[in-house]
Amino acid sequence: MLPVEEALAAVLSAAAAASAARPTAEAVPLHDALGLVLAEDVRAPDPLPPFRASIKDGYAVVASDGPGEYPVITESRAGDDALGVVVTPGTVAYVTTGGPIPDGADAVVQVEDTEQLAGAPDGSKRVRILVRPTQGQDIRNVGCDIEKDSVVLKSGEHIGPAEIGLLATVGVTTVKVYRRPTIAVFSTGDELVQPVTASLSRGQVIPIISQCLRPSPLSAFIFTEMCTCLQIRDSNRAMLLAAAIQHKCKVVDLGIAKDTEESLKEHMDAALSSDADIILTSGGVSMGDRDLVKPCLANMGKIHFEKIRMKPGKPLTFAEIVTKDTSKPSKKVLAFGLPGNPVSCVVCFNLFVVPAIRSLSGWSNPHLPRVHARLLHSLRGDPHRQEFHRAVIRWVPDDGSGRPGYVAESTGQQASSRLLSMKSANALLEVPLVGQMLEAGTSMQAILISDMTSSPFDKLPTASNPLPSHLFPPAKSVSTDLSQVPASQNTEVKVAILTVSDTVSSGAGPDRRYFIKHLFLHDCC
Ligand SMILES: Nc1nc2c(c(=O)[nH]1)N[C@H]1C(S)=C(S)[C@@H](COP(=O)(O)OP(=O)(O)OC[C@H]3O[C@@H](n4cnc5c(N)ncnc54)[C@H](O)[C@@H]3O)O[C@H]1N2
Ligand code: MOO
Repeated sequence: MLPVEEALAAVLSAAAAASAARPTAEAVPLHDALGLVLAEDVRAPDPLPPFRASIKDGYAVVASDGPGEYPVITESRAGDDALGVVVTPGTVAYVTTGGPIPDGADAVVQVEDTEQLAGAPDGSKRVRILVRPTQGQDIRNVGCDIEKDSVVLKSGEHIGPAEIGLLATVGVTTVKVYRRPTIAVFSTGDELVQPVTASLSRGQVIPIISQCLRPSPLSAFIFTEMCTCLQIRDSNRAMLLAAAIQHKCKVVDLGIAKDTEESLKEHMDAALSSDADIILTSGGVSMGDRDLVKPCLANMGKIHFEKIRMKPGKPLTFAEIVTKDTSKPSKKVLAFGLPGNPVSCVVCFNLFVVPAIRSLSGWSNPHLPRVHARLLHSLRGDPHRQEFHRAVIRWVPDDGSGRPGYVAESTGQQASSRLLSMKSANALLEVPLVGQMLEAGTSMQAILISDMTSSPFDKLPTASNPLPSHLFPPAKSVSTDLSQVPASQNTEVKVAILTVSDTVSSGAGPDRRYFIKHLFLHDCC
């Protein structure tokens, strides 16, 4: 059995070789770029702000004039409002935040430091300046936020909402990004049926004899009944497709293969002709006589490993297939024979497939992030295989050490068939190979597998739901107002985004709706 680190190193080295042999970049519209990796440097074609702009609502003045009463010779709100007007000594101009500073002015005095005077009969306005401004006060000079021709984003950088905003600011609407891998997925198993199957076939009832787990002299054997043709709804495929989409991959759904050489080969060929970069199968990689995925992969390519010293996920198989279709350039396809047990399947996806996806998608560091977390309860460490214990971790004001930190709570019974143990899990605890109990409060590494905002346990302690007292003395102060916490995290929120700006509507300033929109998309509105 291969240690986990060696298996991951083999996957990453094959992924690097596969990346080198495929086209790396593609162009996508700005609104599709969120979560991808930039494949070219992006420069600003013009400075920001493109004109001297006011930081405050107030009056553009000649600083050396000082306090006193002045005529307001123009009003500069947006665009070309005050174009051609020069503020000469002894005059001022009304300006709004972001509005251009008329030529001649070298400071802005905010309205709070002025007094509006009664207007003259001819409609002209006057204002009293109450303070002595310093030169340059409350003015953003041309290019002070972004210099013309400067590189605002570098190739290799991840595109989040702020980067989307920057791209919009510099006028990039088609973005060159690292190509997202295509992932073909199929399940294997004669017992599998589509999730839409309403009632599972129970077949014929037959008597069988099975040996007791703990035989006593009186009950060495028990008689029981079992149904033939038992069916299972295929959960792995839906789960893997969803996970691949979450990691920004294109997906190809190839259904369910039977446990026969022919069916497996047929599905594998379909995956290769779908132009997949990665093939994911689940099931059929263990030791049973119908576990035919490994021989199928061995016939089609090169197996790198087929057993890992980990729990769950021991029989994970990883192979590389070089395509042979003479009508297309040949390419290296990564093939993962994931174990059929649903938890083993998704744990292996996180630990091995996600880094491979990241490597193919241009991430310079494809590894999953880790933090340290303290156990909220005791846990037994496996003596033989590195265990990845599903857990919910959260940040608390005192993790038991007297300082803020992460604490970890198990998702319960950890059978690799029990997908409920994966529900809500945001971390995999790397339980040390000790073969004995690890006490509550023990600190260990936790691999983060999702964000930490959606946990049902992620609520503040209350009188009826206190944090365990042995770990947590009463928190000194908790500033969040519970009445402000939304009742349900699942409520769909519709958000309307409207830019209100004369500068933007006149075309003189960048519209940052994209940036705001992507902030909300992040939170699934
Ligand atoms: N003699 C040995 N037997 C087993 C070993 C071993 O080392 N020696 N390893 C065990 C471990 S660990 C695992 S994990 C499983 C993996 O088995 P397979 O990958 O061959 O998976 P299957 O046998 O096809 O299925 C296992 C289990 O999962 C259910 N399953 C399969 N596919 C799906 C699906 N798409 N959706 C939902 N459920 C699925 C299947 O019905 C089985 O119950 O092997 C152990 N055995
Ligand atoms: O690896 Mo298996 O996943 O231990 O059940």
